[in-house]
Amino acid sequence: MHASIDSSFQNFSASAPGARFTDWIATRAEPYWTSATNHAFTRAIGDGSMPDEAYARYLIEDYTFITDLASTLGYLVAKAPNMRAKSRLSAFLALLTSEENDYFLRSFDALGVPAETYETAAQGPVTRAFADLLLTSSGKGSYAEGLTCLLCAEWCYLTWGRREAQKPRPEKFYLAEWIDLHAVSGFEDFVDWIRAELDEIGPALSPLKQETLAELFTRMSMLEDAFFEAAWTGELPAAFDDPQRR
Ligand SMILES: Cc1ncc(CN)c(N)n1
Repeated sequence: MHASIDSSFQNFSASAPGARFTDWIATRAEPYWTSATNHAFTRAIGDGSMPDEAYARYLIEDYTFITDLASTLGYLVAKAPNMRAKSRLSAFLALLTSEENDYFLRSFDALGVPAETYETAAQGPVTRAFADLLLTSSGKGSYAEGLTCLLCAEWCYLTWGRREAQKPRPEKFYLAEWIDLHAVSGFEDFVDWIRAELDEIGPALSPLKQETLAELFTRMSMLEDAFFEAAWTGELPAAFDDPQRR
C-alpha cells in the first residue's frame, strides 16, 4: 500500500491551501472511507429496516471490538503528552465503559442474546484484524499512530450517525439510541478534538511518518467497511476468506 509522491500531504496542501491534515488522510483512504461511511448497514439502522439477525450479529462482534477499543484508549491516555489530552481521552473511556456498555447490555437483552454468548464470543477475522491494528498502533506505536486509528473509528461513526440523525428515529430503541450515541454534540466535540490534535501533530512530521498515518487510516477504513459488510451479509468479505490476503 505505497502511494506515489503526488499523493503526499505536501502536494495536497499546496493544491488546497489551508487544507487540514485530517482531510488529507481521509482523502487518501478512498474508496474505503466513503464505502464505510455510506454502507447499507448504516442506512438500515437509520430507516429501521435492519433485520434483527444482522443487528444481533453486529452487536456481538462489536462488543468484542469495544472491549479492545477500551484498551486502546488506556494506551492513549498513557501516551498523551499533556493533562488536557489525558482528560479528553479518559472521559471518552469512561463513557464507553458506562453508558455505552449499558446500551450493549440492554440491547442484547431485547434481542434475546444471552450473556454467555456475548461474554465468550470469539472474534471473527475482520474484528481480529481490527484488534491487531488498534492495539498494536496504540500500544507499540506512537501517540499519533494510535490517535489516527481512533480517529478513523470515531469519525466514521460520527459521519453516518449525523446523516441518519436527520431522519425520524426508528422505533426500536437499540437502533434509535445507536444513532443518538453517535450524533450528540459531546461526541462531535470529541471527534473535533481528535482532528484538531492530529491537525497540529501531522504537518510537523516527516513525509515518511505522514505516509504511515495515511496508510493506517486507509487500513482502518477498509476494516470499518468490511466489518459492516460481514454483519450485513453474514459472510466474510472476499479479502478475509483467503488467509493469504489478510
Ligand atoms: C467497528 C466499530 N468502529 C467504531 C465504533 C465507534 N466507537 C464502533 N462501535 N465499532
